[in-house]
Amino acid sequence: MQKIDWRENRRGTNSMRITISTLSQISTIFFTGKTERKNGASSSLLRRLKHNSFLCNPLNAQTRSFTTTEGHRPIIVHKRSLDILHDPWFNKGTAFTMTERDRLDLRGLLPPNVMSTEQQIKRFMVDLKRLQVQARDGPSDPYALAKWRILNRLHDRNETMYYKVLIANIEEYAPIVYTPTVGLVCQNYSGLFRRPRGMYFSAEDRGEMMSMVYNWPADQVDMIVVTDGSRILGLGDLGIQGIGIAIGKLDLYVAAAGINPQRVLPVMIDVGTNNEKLLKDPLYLGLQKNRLDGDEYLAVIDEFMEAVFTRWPHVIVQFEDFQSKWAFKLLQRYRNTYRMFNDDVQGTAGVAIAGLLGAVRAQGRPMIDFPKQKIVVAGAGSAGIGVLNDARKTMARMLGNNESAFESALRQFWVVDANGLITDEREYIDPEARPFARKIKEIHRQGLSEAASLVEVVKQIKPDVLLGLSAVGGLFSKEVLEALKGSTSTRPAIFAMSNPTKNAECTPEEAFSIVGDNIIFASGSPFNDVDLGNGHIGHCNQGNNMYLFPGIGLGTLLSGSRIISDGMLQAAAECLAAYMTEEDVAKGIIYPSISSIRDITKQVAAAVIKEAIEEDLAEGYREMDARELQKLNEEEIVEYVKNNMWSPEYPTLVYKQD
Ligand SMILES: NC(=O)C1=CN([C@@H]2O[C@H](COP(=O)(O)OP(=O)(O)OC[C@H]3O[C@@H](n4cnc5c(N)ncnc54)[C@H](O)[C@@H]3O)[C@@H](O)[C@H]2O)C=CC1
Ligand SMILES: CC(=O)C(=O)O
Ligand SMILES: [Mg+2]
Repeated sequence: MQKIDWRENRRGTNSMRITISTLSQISTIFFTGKTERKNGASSSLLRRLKHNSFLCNPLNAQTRSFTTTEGHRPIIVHKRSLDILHDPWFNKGTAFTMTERDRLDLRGLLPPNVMSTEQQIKRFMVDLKRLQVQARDGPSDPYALAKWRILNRLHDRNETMYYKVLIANIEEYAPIVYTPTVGLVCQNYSGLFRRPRGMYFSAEDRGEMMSMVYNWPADQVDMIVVTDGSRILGLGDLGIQGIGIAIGKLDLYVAAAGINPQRVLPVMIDVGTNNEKLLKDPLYLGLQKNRLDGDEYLAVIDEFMEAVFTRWPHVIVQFEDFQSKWAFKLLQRYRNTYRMFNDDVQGTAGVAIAGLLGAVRAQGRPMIDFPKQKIVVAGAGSAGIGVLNDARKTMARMLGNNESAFESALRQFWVVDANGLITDEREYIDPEARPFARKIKEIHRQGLSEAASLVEVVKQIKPDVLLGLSAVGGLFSKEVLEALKGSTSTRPAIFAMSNPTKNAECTPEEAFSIVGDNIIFASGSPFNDVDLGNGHIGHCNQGNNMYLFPGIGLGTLLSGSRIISDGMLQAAAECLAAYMTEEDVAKGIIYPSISSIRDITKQVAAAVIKEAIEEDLAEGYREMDARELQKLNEEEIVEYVKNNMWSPEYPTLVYKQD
């Protein structure tokens, strides 16, 4: 039996640190039941430890830890020495205390000066900020990439510090780890690749995936973001290089939703690529053959799903950036069997609905007026159709939720794709887009015809909303924006949602300067607000699914729901819409600032859990079983979410032999 020396160190009101020294092996720790002070440990500390049943069972020692307060969980590790320094999950670099250096055989492997986290971050930021002045002035890809490299290197060596930097500066660095820079990273991935991150399953791995999943070191995985690289942002088929988008999305899961970084897994499914450049590139890291299709393709994805759900039955899988052709099919195929969702179809739809409702409020009208909005959508891919389906359902619900409401809602949309306005006269229409094809007679009455151009449609329809998910930069040209000046709305809304920045259908400067100061503007990638003069600001909202997917994932995880229902997704969207105050929307602010993403994600997760409980889908999570969940009121659900969000604090590490 080992002797343990407890020391309590209070920092602030709710933080407590326990140092365990002279400890080389722990198998079991038990309490005698005495509550008097022991070697410096107060009776309250002992009570809390008992309450949290600190029990290191050799069978589950790797994942089992005890919680004294949020963020201070001593962790049992099975490594020492350089292995710890090379493990980004546990590494603290120069912040290892002398006691820990002794305990983990780190003495002599680090410079002697022990740094605080704050000092570490200061030192790191000096390096990062050196690129600041130049990068701020405008789009300067080399600087953005250099920043990504610096951040990525930190990610590779010390995850806690990486997420501390990211969370504290989310507004500044989300555009680096996420859109737009992540697009550039994916385009250049072969050159940027240093250390692998995540897992790669290829068409060559058929029959092996069930065993391959055990190569991942974590016994618990909560979130997987998977892509097949076929449509990365609006950049097309980037093959294996698309892994960058899965990594970027998971960065937001950690930073915004507080998912423990040890329990996230980015996945690339390499079924080949149809990108000619990559097929010929000698440096390309993926399979250099054309994409699998049909049943062969499905067999690979099926095998992957079966493998990950066999090893981690409670995992949630987010499908990301699959070409539309597969996005809908895979969603239908898996959504009633697995805990999965498609972010581009479902996450984007929720964010767009929240923004569209915000735009109605910004006109000084009640949300219930939404079914009166005339909406022109440019782009009928996974994102555009996802938004259209959701907007139609939302209108139908407001109109009475019956069949005729569902039908009449269709009259509010005009959909333009690469071939122009979609009508029922068109020879081939994608089945997903078919319901939105306008009747040709009706369209003729509106002065339009099959394949009418976007500018003609805008001129004739005078829409309240012009929404772009086309991946065509500049599609909302001067002509189109001039036409929108004829809108019958008191406050026309422009959603230029395509990513990355260069694919935005227009910039906020173009929109405000051409259409007028009174518009509502949102873009998928971040732009600066526009100075309208006379002290007025044209607000540029970021209409991006990042406001919803982290909360959808976290809420699903903590509810323990086996599927992600339409109701849960709707609750997420409604929560986002309700987050904005009347004052905000009056100013044209329809989405929250990204700096509050952790708070909005917490609220969204709580809304998802509440809905899962109401739909009787919530099976619970860890000690919070279904019955306990049902007893929680709204505030308690929010508290429950908050208490389960990981924060980047260095835990105390305790070594135990395997
Ligand atoms: N802001 C956000 O949160 C999100 C933005 N997106 C962005 O949406 C864009 C589209 O994504 P997907 O729908 O998956 O792509 P997709 O490739 O499936 O669809 C693109 C659609 O745009 C249409 N299109 C092409 N040229 C056009 C033109 N000149 N005029 C009108 N339509 C045209 C195509 O016919 C197709 O229907 C991408 O740039 C992506 O980054 C996607 C998901 C979320
Ligand atoms: C934001 C996102 O998911 C996309 O552009 O695909
Ligand atoms: Mg996407």
